[in-house]
Amino acid sequence: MDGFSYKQGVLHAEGVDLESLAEKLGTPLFVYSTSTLAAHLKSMRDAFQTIDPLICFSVKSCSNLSILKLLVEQGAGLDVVSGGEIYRALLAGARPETIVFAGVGKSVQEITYALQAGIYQFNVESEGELARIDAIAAQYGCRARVSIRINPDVADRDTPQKTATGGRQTKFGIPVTRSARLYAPGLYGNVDVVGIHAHIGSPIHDSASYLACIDVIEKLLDEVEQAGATVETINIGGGFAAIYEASDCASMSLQEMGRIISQRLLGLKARGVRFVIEPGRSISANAGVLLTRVEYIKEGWDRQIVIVDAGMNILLRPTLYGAHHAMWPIRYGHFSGHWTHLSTSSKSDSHATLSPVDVVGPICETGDFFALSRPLPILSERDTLAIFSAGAYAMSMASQYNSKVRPAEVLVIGEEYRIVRHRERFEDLVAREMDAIG
Ligand SMILES: Cc1ncc(COP(=O)(O)O)c(C=O)c1O
Ligand SMILES: N[C@H](CCC[C@H](N)C(=O)O)C(=O)O
Repeated sequence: MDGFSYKQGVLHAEGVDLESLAEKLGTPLFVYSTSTLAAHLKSMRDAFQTIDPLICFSVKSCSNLSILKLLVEQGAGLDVVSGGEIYRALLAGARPETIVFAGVGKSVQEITYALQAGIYQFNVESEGELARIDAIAAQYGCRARVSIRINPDVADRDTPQKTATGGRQTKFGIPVTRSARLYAPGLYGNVDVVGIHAHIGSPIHDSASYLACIDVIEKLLDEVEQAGATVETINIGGGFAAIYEASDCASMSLQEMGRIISQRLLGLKARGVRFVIEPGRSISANAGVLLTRVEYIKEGWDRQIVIVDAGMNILLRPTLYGAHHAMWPIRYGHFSGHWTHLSTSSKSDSHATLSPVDVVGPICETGDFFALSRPLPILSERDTLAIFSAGAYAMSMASQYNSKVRPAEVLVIGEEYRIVRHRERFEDLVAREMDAIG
């Protein structure tokens, strides 16, 4: 459960009234809940407690410095995919030996930066990358610790095609059948190949695909150990699901997933390996909402179109993946309760008050929508909507397309809040171009 509930008709983040907050700080606005972030990290730790993994929060899901700092202070390591994310991780106070670095296209500059920072491990995605890391490590007289990201050819049935990464048709990892020989001791002068990494995509709603992937990992482990190599770490990636709509509450719980996966991995723990997991959305998605105000409501040919002040530049997921995000006005009658109880409560209020609308943004793209034909209570101009589950892959994927400034981010702690990223200004849009116009 997360920290976003209605109290007498007004949505609150923990103890903060979001109607007043939106009034004060303006919209669009991201609001995150500290207690939810901390509780989700703890649930992750509890779910996997028997194997005690290093939990590396996936920075790309939510990269705000204050949020990273909060998670690092609560004991999280970080999973990064770029030099920029390493920079963020270090600023947030992460210890280098808790940082793992994935990504199919690591540049010379990024590898050099990671080596100089002394990160824990590179999750290597190609033989070319291995050779490149080896050469750079030799140049700087250091050693690199590497996990091979295998492509296990495991495709989760329910993961959307664009976010499935474990199948053979995707660009990710090294085919497992080509991986074993990379563990041969002494193959590289300055690289120690010490780990097996896999990440099969996200979101993944039950344990079956993880178990299929672990079967592949175990076979590889057997093969490389028989050939005389030592494997120190096994990293099963992230992908654990979040709640995007009430029906997701019925999916396998994180506790259950963790228990089943850990039980399967326990046998490998006895072989002396340490585990790593890389959760992103399962920690951050439900820890954030996006508040957006209705600018206009217009009658289309055959439907009502609600135009809000946030667009696909701020929350790309519906456009890019057809992703579903629950949304609801932040003031709703006298309703009290968690947002996942809303649809039921509205039916019992009066079904007739719901009417299907398209909720769209101001960006000049047909694909700029948050919901099509979505039944919502009757809205008026200047109403504010909360778009739920917007703590992951929302602000971190936001852009300035159409020269729109990116919104502010606020972190709520109990009855208090802090602005943890200021709303951009027009000057921010052009700052890197000004010197060229003289
Ligand atoms: C290598 C890797 N690890 C972890 C994650 C985190 O996935 P999720 O946010 O679904 O947990 C991703 C997804 O972006 C990833 O590519
Ligand atoms: N890179 C991730 C998927 C990111 C999807 C994210 N951008 C979203 O909005 O859902 C993965 O490999 O599983």
